[in-house]
Amino acid sequence: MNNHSSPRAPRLDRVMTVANLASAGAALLFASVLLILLQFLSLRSAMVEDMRVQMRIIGDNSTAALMFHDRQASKETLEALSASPNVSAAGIFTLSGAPLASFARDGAEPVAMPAAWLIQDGYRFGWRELELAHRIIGNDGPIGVVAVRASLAQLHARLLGHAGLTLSIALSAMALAYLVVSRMRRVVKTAEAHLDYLAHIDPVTGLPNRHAFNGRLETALRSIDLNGGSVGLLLLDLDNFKIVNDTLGHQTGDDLLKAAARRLMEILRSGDVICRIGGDEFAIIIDAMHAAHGDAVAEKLLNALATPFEIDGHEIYVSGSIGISTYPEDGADMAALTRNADTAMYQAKGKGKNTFERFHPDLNQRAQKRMTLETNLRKALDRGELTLHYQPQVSLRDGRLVGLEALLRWRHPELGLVSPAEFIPVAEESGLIVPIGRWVVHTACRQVAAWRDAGLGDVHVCVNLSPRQARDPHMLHDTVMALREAGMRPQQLELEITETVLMENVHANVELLHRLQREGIRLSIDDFGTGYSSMAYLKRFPIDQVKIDRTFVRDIPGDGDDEAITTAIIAMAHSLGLTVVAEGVETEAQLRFLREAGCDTMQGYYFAEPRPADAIAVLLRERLAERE
Ligand SMILES: Nc1nc2c(ncn2[C@@H]2O[C@@H]3COP(=O)(O)O[C@H]4[C@@H](O)[C@H](n5cnc6c(=O)[nH]c(N)nc65)O[C@@H]4COP(=O)(O)O[C@H]3[C@H]2O)c(=O)[nH]1
Repeated sequence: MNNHSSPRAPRLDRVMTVANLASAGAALLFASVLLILLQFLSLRSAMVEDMRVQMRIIGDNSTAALMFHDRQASKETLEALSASPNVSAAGIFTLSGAPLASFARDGAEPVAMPAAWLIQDGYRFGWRELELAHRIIGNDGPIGVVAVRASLAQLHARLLGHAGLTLSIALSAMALAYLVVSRMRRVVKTAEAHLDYLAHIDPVTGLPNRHAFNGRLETALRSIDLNGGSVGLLLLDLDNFKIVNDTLGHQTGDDLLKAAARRLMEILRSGDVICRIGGDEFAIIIDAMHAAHGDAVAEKLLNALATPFEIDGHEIYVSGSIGISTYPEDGADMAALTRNADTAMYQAKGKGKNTFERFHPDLNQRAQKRMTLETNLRKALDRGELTLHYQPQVSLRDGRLVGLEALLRWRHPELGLVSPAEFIPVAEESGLIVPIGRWVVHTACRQVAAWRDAGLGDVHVCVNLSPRQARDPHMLHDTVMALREAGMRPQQLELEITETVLMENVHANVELLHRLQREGIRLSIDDFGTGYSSMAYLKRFPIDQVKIDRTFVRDIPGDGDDEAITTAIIAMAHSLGLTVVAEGVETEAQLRFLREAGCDTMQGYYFAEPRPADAIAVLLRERLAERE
């Protein structure tokens, strides 16, 4: 199984670091050169200034010697310059250019009378030497010239020293900067790697997350576009994971996910990729070679989950529902491929979970049909296409009508009568069930009030509550308002919640049911035996009644298992102080069996199918007559 990240393009940060260091180095070099130049200029002017001072002193001291052509005195004055190590030669000349005295260090050429321009400018720099000239002024004006030639060797040596120092400081600064930048880069790289990990890896399972999945799938599809072949996408959703999370806590939920991910990873091949793309959803990309074997892989994945998980001392059973789509056959791009695998996965869930489904275009047609239903359902309430039918519930002790279940009916002008089994799931998924459910409660309550006002007596009505309605924060208030408006006792209303809905969010539902119970509304569990079926859980909910699902009633008497289950449910419910209704009773034999098993109430075609309100009025009138 391949879960490593793909090789990345040359990292921008490396290029940036080199660029930063190079520009810092260039700036430092430029500054150093500038500094050396300044040093050179300042050394030069200091040298000129120093020599000029000395020449002025020589000149001042030589005035008398020049006037009296005293060569000896001039020579002695001149020799004072020998103390200056830069001076290689010097001379004193009369204005006519005749030398009066001269001085030259060993091997140095004596100076000649300077040219007029040099006397004018005062000095001239050569490569190795500095030549200077200074006019000697007597009482009546210039009387002679001092000329000096100074070596620049010492200036150059000092400059070299300065330059060396400046450059070594610059180089040390660069080295320090390099060290700091390298260290920073290492820190940034570690932080980057961590961020990268967080951005691509799911922290619970250690698998690539949805973000990484998109990248992997895109790469896989691109490779198919270039090289041909096919790629398989499997979306796996853990069935009932939410129940584990809600009942055993999030830590156990996380541990379960981790263990499930490990098992799934173990059975996949090295070229396959598995990612966790949602709470309890995994995506598996099967490489081109194995795409055709998607079904086999799906079976292997389901088998891997079949053995119960041992977590924190709990034995947990989970199954999976898998949808498969193949590229390029089932979708031209990533979005279509994923959407179709998702459609197939929902189909697998609808088929009863723990199974897989391959995508086929029919599924899309079904999705299309669903869309049409949804569009029409949105208008159904306003157009008055919804009505309620009521199915009587009868006491098994004396055969008297004890209540009615309100059941929705939708008659569409073109689609005809649409079964609730078909449109309720659509209403649920689209959220339309919230306004529709509100309408059902209000209509049922108003109908009960209408029967009462017509003198047909008080009646007890049951209304179905869907998962979405249970989560609606206004549901309780709406229901209480409906009861008040109708002037009904809260005990006349019973809300039916399926086991599956209850288990979907145990904590929130326990709270909701307690609040409903505090209002006096009765509660019953619908379709009991088809979901989590645990009496232990039942104890946690403040319910009044259990409704045995009609699938158990269907084959009794005769089917030993169903007989045993039905009898056990009735006995256990009674032991918890709950009454029991059996639904779907169609025959005399079923009725007899249920009565003997101690069941309290029955509902089914044997007594009456769901009927419109006016047909129910007839039954209520008969009930009144029987009483009298
Ligand atoms: N085979 C057989 N079936 C019988 C018999 N007696 C009654 N039934 C049918 O069993 C279903 C009982 O309703 P349910 O289990 O709550 O199941 C209901 C309920 O889950 C949902 N539903 C119906 N009305 C509403 C509603 O107002 N709100 C919500 N949330 N769901 C509703 O739609 C489901 C189907 O409703 P219906 O088609 O009316 O189907 C009804 C009823 O017509 C019988 O003897 N044999």
